Amino acid sequence: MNQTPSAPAKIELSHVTHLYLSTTRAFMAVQDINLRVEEGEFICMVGPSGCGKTTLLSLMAGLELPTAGKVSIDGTPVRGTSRQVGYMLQQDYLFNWRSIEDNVFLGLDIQGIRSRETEQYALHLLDEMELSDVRKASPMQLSGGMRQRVALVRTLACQPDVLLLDEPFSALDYQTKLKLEDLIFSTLRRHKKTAILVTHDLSESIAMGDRIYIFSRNPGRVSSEIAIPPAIRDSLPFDARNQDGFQDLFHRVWKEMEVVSDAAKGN
Ligand SMILES: Nc1ncnc2c1ncn2[C@@H]1O[C@H](COP(=O)(O)OP(=O)(O)OP(=O)(O)O)[C@@H](O)[C@H]1O
Repeated sequence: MNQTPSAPAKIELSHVTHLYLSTTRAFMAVQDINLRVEEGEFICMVGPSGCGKTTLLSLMAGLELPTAGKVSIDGTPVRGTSRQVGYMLQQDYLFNWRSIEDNVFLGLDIQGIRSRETEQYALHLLDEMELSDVRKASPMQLSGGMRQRVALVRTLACQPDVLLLDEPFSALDYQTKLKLEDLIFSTLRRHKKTAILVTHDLSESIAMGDRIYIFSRNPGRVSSEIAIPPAIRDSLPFDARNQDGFQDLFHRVWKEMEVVSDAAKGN
């Protein structure tokens, strides 16, 4: 967020359209998407199912290349996956036959960056995420919330600048989810990461984001963009929900979601 407007954005999508091609059809998942994310920003993406949120994360991660338009990170076009971008999914993909720390070190092995120094950093992150006591345990012995924290440590251990989070809290019970939102929010702020969170939980998007992009579908397009005021933005997500203006914002996002959902049904 310390960039001048002329500096390249951390992430920029410029006129991005993406078609999925099969032998029988071409399906336009997203069309003419323009968005700009500054360094250190926490952006939330919401919209009806199928509006292309995961497609956009895949494009930012370099897992897909856009059919048209440009995806750039730090002004450089994304041409494939890179260590600079970490991607965390709803499912934690931990291996039950490896200990917690070995699951975390596996990320370093895959990236080819395992060293004494990177291992120490990973252990430090486990400590920050209150997981030091279980580092020798199996993932089978951990709760869903603990497993998601391990998955985040595994992602952060590779020291990406950009974190893509695809509904990481959706499989958790409500209380665990609220606690984890605070922990992840403060960890990403402390480490000055740029983050994009896809969520279906409107209250979560207001509580966690600096800005929210709302998408419509068929094909996916940016419908609106909402900036979160400082009092809410700078509070931990749990406290943000009690700030003045939170309910008004919730109603605004809710209404906009109704508009895009109705449009998608053809109402
Ligand atoms: N590999 C693929 N091949 C063909 N169509 C796809 C593929 N992946 C996604 N789609 C289609 O593209 C559209 C956008 O999908 P995407 O998963 O990006 O949406 P989403 O907003 O993340 O949905 P949800 O909120 O349900 O996770 C959907 O209509 C989906 O069916």
